[in-house]
Amino acid sequence: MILIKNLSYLIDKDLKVYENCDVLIKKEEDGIKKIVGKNLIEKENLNKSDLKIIDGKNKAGMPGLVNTHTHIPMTLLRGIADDMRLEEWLREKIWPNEAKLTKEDVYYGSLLGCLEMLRFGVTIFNDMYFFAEKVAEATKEIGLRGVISFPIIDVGTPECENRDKLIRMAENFIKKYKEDKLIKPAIAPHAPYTCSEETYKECKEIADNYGTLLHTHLSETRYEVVEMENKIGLRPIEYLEKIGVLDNNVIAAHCVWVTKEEVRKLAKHKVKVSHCPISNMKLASGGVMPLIEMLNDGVEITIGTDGVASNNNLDMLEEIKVCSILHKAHRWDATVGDIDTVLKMAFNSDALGIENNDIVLIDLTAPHLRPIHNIKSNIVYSANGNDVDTVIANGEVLMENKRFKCIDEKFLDKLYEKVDKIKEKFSC
Ligand SMILES: CSC[C@H]1O[C@@H](n2cnc3c(O)ncnc32)[C@H](O)[C@@H]1O
Ligand SMILES: [Zn+2]
Repeated sequence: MILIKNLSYLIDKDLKVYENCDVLIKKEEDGIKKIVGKNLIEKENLNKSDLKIIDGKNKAGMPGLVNTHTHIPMTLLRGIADDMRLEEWLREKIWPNEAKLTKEDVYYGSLLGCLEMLRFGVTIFNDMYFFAEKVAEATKEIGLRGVISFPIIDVGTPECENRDKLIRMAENFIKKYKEDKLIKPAIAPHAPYTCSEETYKECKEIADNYGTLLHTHLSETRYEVVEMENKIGLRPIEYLEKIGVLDNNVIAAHCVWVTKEEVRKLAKHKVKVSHCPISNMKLASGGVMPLIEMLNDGVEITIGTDGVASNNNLDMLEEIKVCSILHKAHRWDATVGDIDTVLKMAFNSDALGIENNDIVLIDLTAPHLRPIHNIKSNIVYSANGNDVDTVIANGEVLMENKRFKCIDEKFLDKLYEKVDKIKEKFSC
């Protein structure tokens, strides 16, 4: 059992704030149980020798951050191609370099990405990348929870060039991880411009049969939308609706270039949207995801960093601040993207079908986090990922006082050496 004693502030999933409390975390057969209260040792009659006690003084606790769209192994490509728009970035830089990736590379890139997320308080994520088994392996080693999607592209991936075979591999991947405690397998047709109607329909059938999510990129750039309108007379969301893919098991990343009519379609089919503001701005996807319209129509919106090659980190605290101020600037309205709205989006793991029972502690002993008029304000507008001090995920202490507990820290130097070696094969 873990006891956080004298926690200065606790923000719960419903964004209620408690002050000066203890939090008891128990890992039981049927899940994680949490008790919040004062003097829990006495009240719960706890034996100190059964407890891992964490000092909560000058710390703020909150649920684990949830990154709902990323490509974790792209840590390997950090800084390889900046200041380019999506189409050239993908075709000229990213895909040629990704073609050189081996499954071993993906494993090390995933370890690096999982440690980066853990360092920044992300405990649950939704990923799409080649060699998904390696992403899953690294995730389990670090102890995070993730929806790991097996990706499909019609022309093949570095893992396999044959689309039919990829679809069979995706099904086997789902079967392998279906009962896993930390990994939820899923399927990911990459985007409407890389996957045919047949591919989307087959992926949807697999997602329905196995009860998994279908993760895809959607309406990210104006170019994507215009190209599709020119080719088939439909916009990407209209097209996916027409072929029967839009549904409540779909998680769609980006959804930037979306009309009001399309927002209604997303709401009608209960599609979950992963909003990636930094990636969209950096790749100059143009436009801004219509947050207000989506919220007004009841679309479930979450937040993602996208991959490190377009962000260029996995810092979800940075992402929520940017999300908030982007929408204020865009709408000339300071009330948009308010603190509670962005925090709810960042803690939302329900969209992934995972319960967020994790706790992240922020160290409040830093000049930029004092004084504290409103703890939620300090977290959204003043803090960043480096302020994360301790992470308790799935009932385990994975990081304490900024030190990783899930690995022998001596391994970090080896990991950095490994990724420096992998880096040599890429060309800028
Ligand atoms: C099929 S594995 C994932 C695939 O997606 C590429 N990717 C990364 N970021 C984006 C983005 O913003 N839009 C579209 N595709 C993206 C990644 O490099 C992999 O090739
Ligand atoms: Zn992406």
